[in-house]
Amino acid sequence: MEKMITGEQHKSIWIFNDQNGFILGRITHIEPKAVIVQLNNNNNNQMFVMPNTICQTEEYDKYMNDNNAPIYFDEAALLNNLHRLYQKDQIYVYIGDGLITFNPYKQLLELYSSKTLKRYNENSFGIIPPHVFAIGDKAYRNMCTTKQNQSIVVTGESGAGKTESAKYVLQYLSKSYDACNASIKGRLKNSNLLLEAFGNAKTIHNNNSSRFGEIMEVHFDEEYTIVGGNITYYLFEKTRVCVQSTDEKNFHIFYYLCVDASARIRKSLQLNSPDTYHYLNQDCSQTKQLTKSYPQDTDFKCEQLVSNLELNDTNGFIKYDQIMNDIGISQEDKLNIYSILAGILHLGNINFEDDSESTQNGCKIISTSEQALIMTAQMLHVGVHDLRNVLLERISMMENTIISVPLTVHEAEHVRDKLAKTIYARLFNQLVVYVNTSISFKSSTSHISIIDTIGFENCPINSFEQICINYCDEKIQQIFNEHLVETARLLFQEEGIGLNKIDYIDNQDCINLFEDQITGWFHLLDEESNVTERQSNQSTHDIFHGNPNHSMIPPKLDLPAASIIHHNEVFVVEHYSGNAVYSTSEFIDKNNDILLDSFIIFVRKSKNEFVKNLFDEIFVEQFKDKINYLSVGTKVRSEMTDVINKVKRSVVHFITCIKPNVKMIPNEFQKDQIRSQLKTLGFASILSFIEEVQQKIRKRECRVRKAQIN
Ligand SMILES: Nc1ncnc2c1ncn2[C@@H]1O[C@H](COP(=O)(O)OP(=O)(O)OP(=O)(O)O)[C@@H](O)[C@H]1O
Repeated sequence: MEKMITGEQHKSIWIFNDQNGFILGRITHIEPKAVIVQLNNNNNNQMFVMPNTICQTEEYDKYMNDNNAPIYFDEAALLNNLHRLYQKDQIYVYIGDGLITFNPYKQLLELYSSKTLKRYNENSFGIIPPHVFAIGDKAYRNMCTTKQNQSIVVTGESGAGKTESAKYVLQYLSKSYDACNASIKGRLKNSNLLLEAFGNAKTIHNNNSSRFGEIMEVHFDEEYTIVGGNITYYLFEKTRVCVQSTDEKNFHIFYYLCVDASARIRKSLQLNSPDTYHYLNQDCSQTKQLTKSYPQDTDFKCEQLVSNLELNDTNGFIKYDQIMNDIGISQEDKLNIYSILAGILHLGNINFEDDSESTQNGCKIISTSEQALIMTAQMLHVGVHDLRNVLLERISMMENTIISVPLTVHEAEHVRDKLAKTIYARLFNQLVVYVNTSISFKSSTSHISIIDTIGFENCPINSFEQICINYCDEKIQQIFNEHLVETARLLFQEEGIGLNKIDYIDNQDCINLFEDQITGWFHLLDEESNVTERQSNQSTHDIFHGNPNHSMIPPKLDLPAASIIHHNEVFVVEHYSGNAVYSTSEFIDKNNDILLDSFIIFVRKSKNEFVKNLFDEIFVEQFKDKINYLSVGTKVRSEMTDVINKVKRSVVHFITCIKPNVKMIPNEFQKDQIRSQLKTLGFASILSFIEEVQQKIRKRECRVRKAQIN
């Protein structure tokens, strides 16, 4: 967009500099092609700048809650405004009709008190300062007046505060509109807490990171009082059960059980310290946690905040045990759940070695793992012999003959981990069933969905899990874009300005790259499931070559020197939020995720009904139906289609969470970190809309004035 320099001399302006972000200065001289600016720094340096690096500012020492209000509204004004608000612990601002939240990294109790909640109850949107409660209130009022379902979509990077925001919306709704049924309020809250214990984990970005996407529906009756809820989830990260990256941990519940369960329970489950389990001690076990417990990518403001954010493994169990009681899980089922968790931990401690007596490169369980084998069998209520067989052999049927093929050490480890992951994922699913039963309702007239999304993930080298997450993120972003266009259209209409072509970052090309019926990545991956990964990777590159939108670019990468990944095993996708490098390693296997028949037979042989029912008939049928079998990629796509359809059928509200670098030296806020998050989240487009509207208004006012003078 063309910059207008209306600045007379001595006017305050922002200039952009790659190193320092936006710096405040004063115009001392305007030349035909450049402007001389004196910087407001200690040395009062002067510099020549090009007009297009200047952002105008008028009242830079004032701040406003509503970002639509400043006279000069550009990136610098926005960032400056956000910075000033943040310094005053004002973590909420509106841009357009959406809410932006900044993680305060500290408890702001008054911000969420009953008094505050009441104020938002009593005032319509926009009358009092921006707040997450106001979004809940807006959705509620909208639902009551339009009788349409509402969706509140919460987006942002990991650790930015999505789950916290979602919880505050839920708190607002349940405290405000649940007068008759106090128990539902408690159950809704407990449902979230319980799923956090089983589905959240410490990552390098967040000590309490949700490892699944969640849609929490809050249902209302014809009087618009809450009657219950329903939770669905997508993309549960089950691989975390077996493998965690450096400085990350397994799901919280494992540590609570090992550290905090009563001595009686731990004895009955034969549990020791987390350090003794392979699935818990890979890099960040309990003992190390005491010194290394805060997110690596965040500089905290002070020591006190570090402790605020620490997750204490030593006071979790009793709380969650009580929540399970409150939700209606019987004592017997609770013990079954603990037994399965212990079984998974013991299973992870089973190790293998080559069997010199095997003629087919088979392996055996090492003698020091025999105890773990016995414990696992005991916890899952299966025979030791059956467990040994399922881990060491692949059984298949061929023309009515049972064939047994011994597994290598690597294959046996793979089977062990797959068994652990599958059982845990089924257990998580069962917990969602419990939770939904506890918040179930007979009938409802409308609902508000709170969608706690999984944000874009970009590691140095990404895997199948990240590509699925990032595909979902693209789909959510597309909804955001569509919403943005609609907002802009209304804004233009309100101002009586003709609608030009709306210029925004359209990510349809990238989505096509995944979804195209013939050349789409999901389809291709399913097609390739019978060929080797190397061939699949080649096909991935073929997509790129045939693809005019260049969303997939060839791998010309500077891979880390120690990387064992070859160039021909990686590809790059240009996401709206940046380029992500993916390694095709294990893509096919992770996409197929076929459960061996022997697994099903094995678990179904358990003498414990709870364990047996984890692999219930519907679930088993899906796996038996080899023809209609859905790959993981196809399931992700269909889950996401459901989410998007739900959102599209409702009125949508956006909450965008930002994670500031809390070092917060002046201007720091305005540097790349926040800029890139805003850009990533699509605000570049909002800014340009608002700027365009304002320019048009200014031009129109000029014309009106001129006409009046004439
Ligand atoms: N409004 C807030 N008030 C106080 N603390 C907050 C707030 N928002 C976020 N935090 C702090 O930041 C942490 C991370 O927030 P949260 O778990 O909501 O992030 P997230 O975006 O959901 O991350 P992920 O995608 O990894 O699940 C919280 O545990 C909390 O300590």
